Order: sequence, then C-alpha cells, then structure tokens
Amino acid sequence: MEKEPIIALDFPTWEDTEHFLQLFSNESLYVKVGMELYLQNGPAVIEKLKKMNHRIFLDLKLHDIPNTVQQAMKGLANLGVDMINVHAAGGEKMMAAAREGLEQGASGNRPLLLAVTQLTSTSEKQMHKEQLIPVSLEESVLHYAKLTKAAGCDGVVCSVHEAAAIREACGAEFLRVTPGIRLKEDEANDQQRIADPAGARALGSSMIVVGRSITKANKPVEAYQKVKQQWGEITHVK
Ligand SMILES: O=C(O)c1cc(=O)[nH]c(=O)n1[C@@H]1O[C@H](COP(=O)(O)O)[C@@H](O)[C@H]1O
Repeated sequence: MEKEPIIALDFPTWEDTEHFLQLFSNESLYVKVGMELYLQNGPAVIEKLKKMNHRIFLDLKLHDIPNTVQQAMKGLANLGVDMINVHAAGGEKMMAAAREGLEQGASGNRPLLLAVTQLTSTSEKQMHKEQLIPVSLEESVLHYAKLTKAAGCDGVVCSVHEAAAIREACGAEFLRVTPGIRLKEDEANDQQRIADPAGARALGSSMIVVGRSITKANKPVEAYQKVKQQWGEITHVK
C-alpha cells in the first residue's frame, strides 16, 4: 500500500512544473509525468525530477505492435523511473514484450509495469457504443486485469470501483492504481468513474493518482494534505 498520493503533473512546460513543485519546499513526492509534460519537454524532465528526489510514474500508455513497444520500453528503462504503463488493449503479447524491453534496458531494478484497462473517462454506455464490447464495464476491466497478470505485469490502472474485484481475482500483490480521484467538493470534469480518497482506500486501491483536485486548487499544498489525510485515514483495508 503506497501512502503517498501520486500527483499528476499535467503541465505544458518545465517552468510551470517547477513553479508548482516549489510550493512543496523540499518534500519528496510521488509524481506522474504524462503525455502533456513528457511529449513537449522530453526526457530532461525526468532527469530534473529525479535530481529533486521525487519518485516517478511515467504515464505514456504505450499501445503498438509488440516489437515497437519492446524497443521503446528498452530505451525508456534507461530513464530510471519507478513505474511505467501500457494499454492492456494492446494484448498479452504486447504487454509481455513491454516487460521484456524493460528488463533488457534497465541497469538496476526494472520499473513496475502497469496496464491501463478501461480509462476512467470511459462509461459503460460509451464502451458498449464505441468499442462494441458487449459485457459490463467491470467484466471488461476484470478481463484486462487477468490478461495483464498473465503477461507478467505488476498491476493495472483502473477505477476505484473495480479495485476490489481485481484484488479478489488477481491477488493483493497485483497493483490497482486508481486515477479518477476527486475531493468531494470538486468537479468530475472529463472523468466518469470517480471516487474520493477515503473511498479509494476503503474499496481496495493500492495507489491513487490525483491531478486537478491538487494542481488546480487555490491552495495546492492544502489540497494535497487533505487528499493524503483522507487516503491514509482508514487503516483497515477490506
Ligand atoms: O494512466 C493514467 O494515469 C490514467 C488512466 C486513466 O484511466 N485515467 C486517468 O485519468 N489517467 C491519468 O490520471 C490523471 C488524472 O488527472 P485528474 O483527472 O486531473 O485527477 C491524468 O493525468 C490522466 O492522464
């Protein structure tokens, strides 16, 4: 169980990122670097965050043919991030290739490897209509979680609402990393399957990812403390 909420650094520039991180003085954080920051600023961002002693989840959601993903992961493994992800929809072979690439490229321990099941911005209705998947959203997520485990990954990205079923099916060690986290007073924005930090803990998330509830708050440090406190509040996990 990861005590620190992972903060999604969804900023366009390093200057914006640095400005935000300065609010936290020298606190060592667990941060997520996604497409917005990485694709516009490149690997230098990772180096800078590592120098600042932050742990890093590199969220690039790779989804391509197995060889391409394997070679990309081989290169990304050099960056020394703590966690990285692919899309489970890429298939078992692609996920296994991603893991192999990480093992080939990492100089020390390889980063933890997660697969995104159904995005937290996807509703069941939308999944039926757009992806033509004729089962419940939970069944689809559970199916992807089992496939991810069979491919040798360390866990999945899912919503809080599927976390308990995944723990039941795949075991407590298999990570359930859950974005779609909102403080009660905040807007859902583009997210469909959301929960608050206390709900995430009660329903069996292993780690939570929080962006706008912290980064867009009037007082980001206070918002972070509130998230952290709610996430840590319940010590007994079902
Ligand atoms: O892989 C992810 O991190 C991810 C998967 C998913 O299903 N949903 C999801 O929101 N995310 C990421 O988690 C973060 C959530 O941000 P907020 O909605 O601002 O809290 C964003 O950076 C998303 O890219």
